[in-house]
Amino acid sequence: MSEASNLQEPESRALSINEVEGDEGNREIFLSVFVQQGQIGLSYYDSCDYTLHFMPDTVDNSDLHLLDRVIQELSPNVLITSAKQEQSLLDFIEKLELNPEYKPEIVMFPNANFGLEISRQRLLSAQIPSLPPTITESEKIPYFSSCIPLDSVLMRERIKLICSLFCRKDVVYIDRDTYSALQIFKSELHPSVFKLQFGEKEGLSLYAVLNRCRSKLGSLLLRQWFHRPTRDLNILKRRQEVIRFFTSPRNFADLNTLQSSLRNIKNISTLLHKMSLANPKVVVWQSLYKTVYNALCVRDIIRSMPQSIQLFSEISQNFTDDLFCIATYISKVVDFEASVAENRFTVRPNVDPVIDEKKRKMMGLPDFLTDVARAELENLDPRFSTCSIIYIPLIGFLLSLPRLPTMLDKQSFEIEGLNFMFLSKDQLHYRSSRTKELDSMLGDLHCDTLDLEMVVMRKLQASVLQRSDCLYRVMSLCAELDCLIALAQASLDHSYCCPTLTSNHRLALIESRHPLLELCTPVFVSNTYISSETEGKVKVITGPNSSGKSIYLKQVGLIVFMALIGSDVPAKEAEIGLVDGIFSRMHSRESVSVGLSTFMLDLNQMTGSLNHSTGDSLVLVDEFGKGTNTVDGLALLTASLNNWMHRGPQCPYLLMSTSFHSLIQLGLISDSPLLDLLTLETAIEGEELVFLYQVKNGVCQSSCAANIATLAGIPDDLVKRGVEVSELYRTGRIIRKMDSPSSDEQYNRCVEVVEKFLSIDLDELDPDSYLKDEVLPTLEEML
Ligand SMILES: Nc1ncnc2c1ncn2[C@@H]1O[C@H](COP(=O)(O)OP(=O)(O)OP(=O)(O)O)[C@@H](O)[C@H]1O
Repeated sequence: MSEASNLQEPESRALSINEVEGDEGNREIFLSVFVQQGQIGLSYYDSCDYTLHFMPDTVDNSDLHLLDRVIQELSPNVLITSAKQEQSLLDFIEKLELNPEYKPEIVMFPNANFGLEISRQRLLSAQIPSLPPTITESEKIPYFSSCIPLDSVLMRERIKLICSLFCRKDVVYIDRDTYSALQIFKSELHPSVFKLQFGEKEGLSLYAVLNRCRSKLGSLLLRQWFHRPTRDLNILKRRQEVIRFFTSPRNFADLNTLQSSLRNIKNISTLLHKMSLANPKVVVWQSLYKTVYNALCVRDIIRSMPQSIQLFSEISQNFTDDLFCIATYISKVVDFEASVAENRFTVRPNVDPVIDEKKRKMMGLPDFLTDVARAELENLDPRFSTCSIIYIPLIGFLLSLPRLPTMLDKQSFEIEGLNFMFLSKDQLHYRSSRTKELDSMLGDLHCDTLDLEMVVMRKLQASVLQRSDCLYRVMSLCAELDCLIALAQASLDHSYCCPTLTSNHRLALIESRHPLLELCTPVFVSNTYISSETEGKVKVITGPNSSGKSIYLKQVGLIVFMALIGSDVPAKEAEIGLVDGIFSRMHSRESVSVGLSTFMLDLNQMTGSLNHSTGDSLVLVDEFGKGTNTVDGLALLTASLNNWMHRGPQCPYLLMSTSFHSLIQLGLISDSPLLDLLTLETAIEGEELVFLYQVKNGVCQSSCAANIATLAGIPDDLVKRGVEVSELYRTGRIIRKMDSPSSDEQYNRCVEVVEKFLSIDLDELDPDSYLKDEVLPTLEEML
C-alpha cells in the first residue's frame, strides 16, 4: 500500500506562483569576488530562494575566464569586491563597465571585510531556518564545517542561508558568443502586453526545445546544466541511465504519472523561508502540503523501479519517513477549508480539546446572543424596533441599535443606562450591564482561540523546519528527476539517440541533424561528421552561399553540447570524445550592441579560439576574414589555419567554412594528414541551382553567386553584368565602365585626335603645354 494514498489528496486550487515560488521579477543576485595570486574565490546570494552559494577557491587564468562564465550564467545585479584588488580583476571590471548590454552595480568594500575571521563571524551570526533558534555558536561550527571548508576565503556581506556548493570542476568552456551563435538560449520580449511585466520569454532555442520540465525547480536546474556542460563521465552516465530508462516504451506510463506529481513540487527553499517567518500565509501551508504529498507519490513510484539506477536508489533512500510525518501532521492539524475561508491558520477539530471547547462556545454564541438581544429589546425605549448583540475582538460584546432620525448629534446618542461607544454605518454601539456580564462570562473567546491556534501553528512550523534537511534533498532530487524526464521526453519526441561518451579523442556523428532547423523545415538532410587525428581533425568546408555550411557547423557544435549536458542527440549514432571547450567564430551579436566593429568582433572571437583551444577543444570558424580586404582576410585565415595544423596532436577538432576558394586553389594550406576538404552538394537543373545540403569530400569549384542572386530575385540585367565583370576579372581583361562611349563614338574620337596630330606644326610646338592641354584630357575621355 503506498504511503501517499493514506493521506488526504491536496486541493487542486491554483496557487499564486509568486506567493509560493518567490518573486522572480524582483530576483536579485549579489556576487562577491576575491582574486589573490591567480586564485579566485566566489560566493553569491540569490534573493529568489534566499540561498547563499559559494565556490571553493579555484585557479583562474589572467583573463578571469572562470569569473566570466559565472557572470554569464548568473548576470548578478551587484558585484561586490574588495577596494584593494589585483590588476586582473580591475581590468575585468573595466571591461565589464564598457559593455552596454549588461551593467551590474559594482560595490567595493574595505579589504578588512574580506578577512577570514570576520567572514566566519558573519556566518556564525546568520539565522539559518533549518537550525533550531536556540543553537549556540559553538554548536553551529560543526554544521558549517560540513557545508563549507572554513579555511577557504569567504566573502559575503549579507548571509542568510547556506545551501549548495557551487562547484565548477570539469566544466566545459563555452563563451557568450558561442552560446548565442548556436542559439542555446534565446530570450525575447513577451509579445503579450499583459505579460510584459515578467520580462523575457524563451524564443526558438535549444533550451526551449529540451525544457519539458514540469516544475520551476527543474527548469532552473536544467538552465544550470546548460550553463555548466561537463566532461565528468560519472555525472553524464548517471544522467544517461535515467534517460535510457524513461525512453523505453514500457515505462511511458510511469513517466507521465511522475510528471504530473513533479508539476506540484514547489520551490522548497522559498517555502521553508516563508515557514520560518512569524505567520506563514495559508497558501504556503497548502503549497507545502501539496509538495510533500507529491514527493511521497514520487517516492512510491520510484521505489517500484530498478534500484540499480543511482538516482532511483537515492530518491528511495532520501525521501524518508520525515516526509510522511510532515504530510500527516499538516493534514491532521490544518483545517484548510476553514483556513481559506478565514484567511488565517485554523486548527482542525480534535487536535486540542481547549480550542474545541472555545470554538463550540463560539458556535453556540449566535443563538445565545439572539436571546440576550431579545431580552435587551424589552427594556429599551419602544422607538427601537430592533437591536443586536455583537462581538468585536479586543473590545468585547456590544449592544448595537439603529440610529433614529431624531438622533442628530453626539448628545442625542446618549441613552440612560447605556454607555455610548461609537457610531458606524448608522448603527450605534453601546455597552450595557448585560454586555459587561457577557464580557466577564465569555471572556475574549475569539482572541483566546486565535492565540491557542497560533501556539499549535508554531509547533507545526518547528516540526517542519526540523525536517528541512530531508526537504532540501527532496528538492534537489526532484529537480534532477524532472530534468532527466524532460530530456527523455524530448529524446522520444524528436527521435534522438543516446551518444556513446568516451575519453577517446574522436567525434563521430552519424546521420546527424540540426536540433532546431529540423523542427522548422519539412525535409532536413542529415549529415555525418567524423573527426579524429587519423580521420581528418581539420575540416575545411567550401560551398556556394546558402548551401548549408553554417548549419552543418552549428549542428556539430550543438550535438557535442547536448552530449555534454547528458542529453540524447539528433543523430542515428554518435560517439563523443569529451571536449574541454567549444570555441567559435560566428556572427552572433550586432556590432552596435557591443560597441565594436564587425571585423573587430571577428578578430576577438578568433583570438579567443586561437589562444585557448587545446587538442580536446571543438573550434567552429564560419567565414572568417570576410569583414576586410579580400587579400588581407584570406591571409589571416590561412595563417590561423596553418597555426592550428602545426600544433599536431594539440590541434583542436576544427571545422572551418569559407567562401575564399583561392585558399585551396592557390595551395595556401600546408600539407597535413589532419586536413580534410569537404563541400556541400548542389545540382543545376536547367538554369536553376538546386541545394542538396549533402556534405561530401571535395572542393567547391564555383560560388554559383549568379544563380543564387537570380534565386534571390536580383534583376536579370544586373546578374548578367555581374557575370560579365567576373569573367573579365578572372581572365585578366580590361573591365570597362557601363557608361563608357560605344565603339563607333570611340573610333570617331580617335580619327579626330589623329587629324589634329597631323595638322600640328612641329616647329612651333611647345611639347609641355601641348601634352597638358590637348593629349591628356583626350586620353582621359577615351579611357
Ligand atoms: N541539412 C539541411 N537540410 C535542409 N535544409 C538545410 C540544410 N542545411 C541548410 N539548409 C537550409 O539552407 C539555408 C542556408 O543554410 P546556411 O546558412 O547554412 O548556408 P551557408 O552555406 O552557410 O550560406 P552563407 O555562405 O551564405 O552563409 C538554411 O537556412 C536552411 O533553410
